[in-house]
Amino acid sequence: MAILRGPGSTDERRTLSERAVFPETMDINIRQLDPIPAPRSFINDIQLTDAQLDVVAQSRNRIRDILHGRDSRLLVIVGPCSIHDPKAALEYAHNLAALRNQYEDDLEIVMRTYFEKPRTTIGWKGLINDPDLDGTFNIRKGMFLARKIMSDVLALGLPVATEWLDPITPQYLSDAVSWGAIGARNTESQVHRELASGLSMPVGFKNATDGSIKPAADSCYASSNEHHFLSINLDGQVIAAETKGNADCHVVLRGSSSGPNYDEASVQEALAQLRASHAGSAGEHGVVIDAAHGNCGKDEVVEAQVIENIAQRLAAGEQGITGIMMESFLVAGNQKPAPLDQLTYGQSVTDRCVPWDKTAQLLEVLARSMHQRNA
Ligand SMILES: O=C[C@H](O)[C@H](O)COP(=O)(O)O
Ligand SMILES: C=C(OP(=O)(O)O)C(=O)O
Repeated sequence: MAILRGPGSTDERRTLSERAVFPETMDINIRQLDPIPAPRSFINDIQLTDAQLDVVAQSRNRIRDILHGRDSRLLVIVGPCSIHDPKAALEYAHNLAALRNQYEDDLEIVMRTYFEKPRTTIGWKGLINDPDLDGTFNIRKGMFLARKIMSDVLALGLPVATEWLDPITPQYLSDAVSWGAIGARNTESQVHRELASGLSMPVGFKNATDGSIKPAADSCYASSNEHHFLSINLDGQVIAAETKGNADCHVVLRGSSSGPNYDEASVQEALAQLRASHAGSAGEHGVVIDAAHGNCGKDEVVEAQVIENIAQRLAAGEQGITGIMMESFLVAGNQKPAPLDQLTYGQSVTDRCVPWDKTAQLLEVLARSMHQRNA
């Protein structure tokens, strides 16, 4: 009779074959393995309507057109650094949806709905990982909330963008997403390149945290090719995935610890590197600039100045910038993560954000600049 003991135990009654079935050489540092339902269960529970799927499909196409130079508008990815409160996220989405409609001739506005946070060392890793912000790590609840929030935002006619961090998460959410990012800390990761090669939406690779562009440019090329790798399907079975390659990968300039890279010379330098590295064809037409992170030293006042600077350059006719990213929420600044009842409503629990009123002004400035450039 098999004696079911946890890995690492030394039960002398176990036979050799039982040792092979429950090898004590495995799972030594695992405390718990807690099953959660497969992606299909979440997709069935929170089904996207035809109207929501149309928002995703149409927005992806518009973004592709912008990235490939067939649409002269500006892609604008704007929203909180991370979402921690569904109510505040939806209030923000209501505000933004109105401006998306108002500026649709000049801007393709997509809301940042970021649920996975890559940390430099340790810290709160986002709503999916710890939705109650209290260290209880209810990932099942977090995944449900993430999908629900995306669905609610889409119901307003507002498309969503997110960072893909865990390679399994896209199976739960990707039908809802119009633009994906691979962050600076993962931009050289083969796993993320493989993932991007099979994703159904355009994907932006950030420059690396040290400022180097080449890893991101190489990623665009690598992800435009087919790949074969291990993954899971919608029923949670382990599968060997075979991808076609993603023709819509591009570089996002986000600055670095040694300074910004949003100026014209840096953009031209990045474009030259993209051409030299045979980056994905989306990269030939331009870059997206993230005004947050290393481009503003995580200071939202500077972030707004960066957007104003780029808007002036766009109005003056500068080419090579296809999109812009901004971290913005209802309230300025940030606060330490804590359970919801201890937090200031509408304020970021990760990086500092531009407040809503300033965001609205900046979107108007960007729309005017694009109008002028394209007139
Ligand atoms: O976008 C958010 C942060 O910049 C990113 O998660 C890293 O944050 P950290 O350096 O505080 O860990
Ligand atoms: C973590 C982010 O960015 P980066 O990878 O550029 O640090 C982000 O955009 O939330």
